[in-house]
Amino acid sequence: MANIVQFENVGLRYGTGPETLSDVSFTLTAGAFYFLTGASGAGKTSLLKLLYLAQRPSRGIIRLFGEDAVTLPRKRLPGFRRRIGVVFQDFRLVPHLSAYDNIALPLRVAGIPESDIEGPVREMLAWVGLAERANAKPPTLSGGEQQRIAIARAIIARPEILVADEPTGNVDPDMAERLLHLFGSLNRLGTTVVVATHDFHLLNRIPNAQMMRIDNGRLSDPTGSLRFPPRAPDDSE
Ligand SMILES: Nc1ncnc2c1ncn2[C@@H]1O[C@H](COP(=O)(O)OP(=O)(O)OP(=O)(O)O)[C@@H](O)[C@H]1O
Repeated sequence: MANIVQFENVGLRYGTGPETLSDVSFTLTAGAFYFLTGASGAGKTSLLKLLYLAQRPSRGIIRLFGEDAVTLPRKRLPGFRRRIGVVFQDFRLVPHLSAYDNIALPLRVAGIPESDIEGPVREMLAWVGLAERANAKPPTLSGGEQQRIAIARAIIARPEILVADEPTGNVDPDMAERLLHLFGSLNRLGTTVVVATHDFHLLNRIPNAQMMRIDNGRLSDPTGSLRFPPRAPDDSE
């Protein structure tokens, strides 16, 4: 399997402050499932922002889909970003749009004709168990329901990578299990999944998940599998 993400000695500094991330090096294999753990303030969200191209590193190399993402021309950014679905910590749903229209947003932005949008949106609503709430606006939905709309929106355009920042932070344990089950199903369909979480109970729910741990802006890789991922026999890279 190919390397879909590669970080080499990446550092991130906000303004003139100290480095928030230092010497971060790892490789993600296409189709794998990763948990990113670490204490509050350790740098999880910052690392994810680099991954979904919302932030440029202060130093180091980031390769995404086999290309240098740091020097990527600005006009190619939207195309790259479309290949990465993001579930934000605070959902970021558009409050005055219905659940249906929130989920449809990425397809509309990509210029997909309206006639090709309804089928996939209805399918996503059913997949996250919210077919009956298509017309509801986010403020009238529970935290878990909003989270599922955010997940549906993140994956409707079939991204190659799904990044989720504390997706279970606002839901009860049953809902956390259900959300993780959705991520597991998506991963089995071939999507590379990266989930940042504080919730250690979740870590053994995905049997083959790999662990990334961040402490004070430094990534630890106890098994070495991030730096030297196992290669499949047919791996030609
Ligand atoms: N835009 C910013 N400007 C300046 N400092 C920032 C910015 N974003 C994050 N930081 C700082 O970087 C450090 C890491 O923050 P980050 O949000 O990446 O941690 P985290 O591990 O995701 O924390 P949490 O689990 O609480 O979400 C913190 O000290 C934070 O204050």
